[in-house]
Amino acid sequence: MTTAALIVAAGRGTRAGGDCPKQWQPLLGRRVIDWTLDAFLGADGIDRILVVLHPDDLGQLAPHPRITFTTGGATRSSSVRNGLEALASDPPDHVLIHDVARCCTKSAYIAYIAYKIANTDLPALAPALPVTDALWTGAEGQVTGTRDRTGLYRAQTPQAFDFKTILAAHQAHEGDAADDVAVARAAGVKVAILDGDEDNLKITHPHDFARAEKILGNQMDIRVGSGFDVHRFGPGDHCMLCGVAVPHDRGLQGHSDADVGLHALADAIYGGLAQGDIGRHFPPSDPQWKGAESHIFLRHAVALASELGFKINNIDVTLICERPKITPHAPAMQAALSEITGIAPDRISVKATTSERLGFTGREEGIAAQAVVTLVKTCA
Ligand SMILES: Nc1ccn([C@@H]2O[C@H](COP(=O)(O)OP(=O)(O)OP(=O)(O)O)[C@@H](O)[C@H]2O)c(=O)n1
Ligand SMILES: C[C@](O)(CO)[C@H](O)COP(=O)(O)O
Repeated sequence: MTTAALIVAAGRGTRAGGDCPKQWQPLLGRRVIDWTLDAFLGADGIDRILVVLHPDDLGQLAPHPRITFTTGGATRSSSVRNGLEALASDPPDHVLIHDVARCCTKSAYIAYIAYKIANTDLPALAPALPVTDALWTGAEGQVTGTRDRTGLYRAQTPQAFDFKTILAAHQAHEGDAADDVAVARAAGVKVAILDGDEDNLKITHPHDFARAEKILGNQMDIRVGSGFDVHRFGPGDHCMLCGVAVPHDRGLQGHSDADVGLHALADAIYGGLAQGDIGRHFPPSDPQWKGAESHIFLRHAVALASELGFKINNIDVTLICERPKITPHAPAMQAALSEITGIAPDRISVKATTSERLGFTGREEGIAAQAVVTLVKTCA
């Protein structure tokens, strides 16, 4: 059994306003579409993802091994149909059709719907919430009547279908439709209702961005980690600092290459993850780490963060010394940290201070470093 996700993202988002269609607008530091895709990438039971894009937007998404793209049409229905026809060259058994604008959908919820469609004889099922508010008709700011809400539902996506059934229904359908349940029903297909999720909102109007931020913000695990390290000076002609060999009339001493900046940073990551410190993962008593290049430790900490589901949001390292002067080397250090961690340079800060000739750093007996990182995990 295979299940594909078809995410329609070819709309222009006219009601949401803004400088670009809503799926490309920022939401908590990422684009709306990135939240939607991450939810599907993290959902069990989804084998592959097809994103339907407007022809003007092709190239806006980086290639991904589990994601393919096709172009949409002038209406939502035509975009879905294009997507279904693109999937038909290697047809899945089931398909979940979803609006990109529903970016708060949780991975666990997607997995639940994928499980339901794969384990039922029904050709279609879709989430919805019963209408709980009173219903009125209105005109020119006045209530003109009331309506019975019994049996009324607010439809959501992802809507799940037997693939061949929904493909045939779309191919037989003329014109637009509110959703794929409407297309399926027009073809005589029975659709079961699943419990919807109040947080599964669709960004439609400008105020929906703030609502989505609130929902996603509550789903996030945000950690701050701090690290501190010191190495003493000894003989040598350079110091390794934040991955860069900085010429100096002395070197730093240590079991490894004594890169005090990388050590503080690795410890900040381990600290944020509550995973001990560098000494726990790379014991100084273990001879294999003698003289080791410290990027090995930092790469390990970064990989551990990723394994535990965290993204490193930003890094701030402070080196504390009188000499060597750090500022001329700070751009190279920022680039080295970016290469080692895979984080964009504009999220990495390397700065330095003296200790006003006070203490061991002031007496030039050694260099100290402190680092702060933020780690973010979306809890789906
Ligand atoms: N021609 C279209 C129109 C809509 N959609 C997608 O269908 C979903 C639901 O549509 P809606 O919320 O109405 O999005 P827009 O059409 O972008 O918004 P608007 O109607 O405000 O322009 C969105 O994910 C949208 O990208 C699409 O793929 N192709
Ligand atoms: C499919 C849908 O999300 C179900 O609620 C909705 O109908 C699509 O949005 P639109 O605003 O009607 O285009």
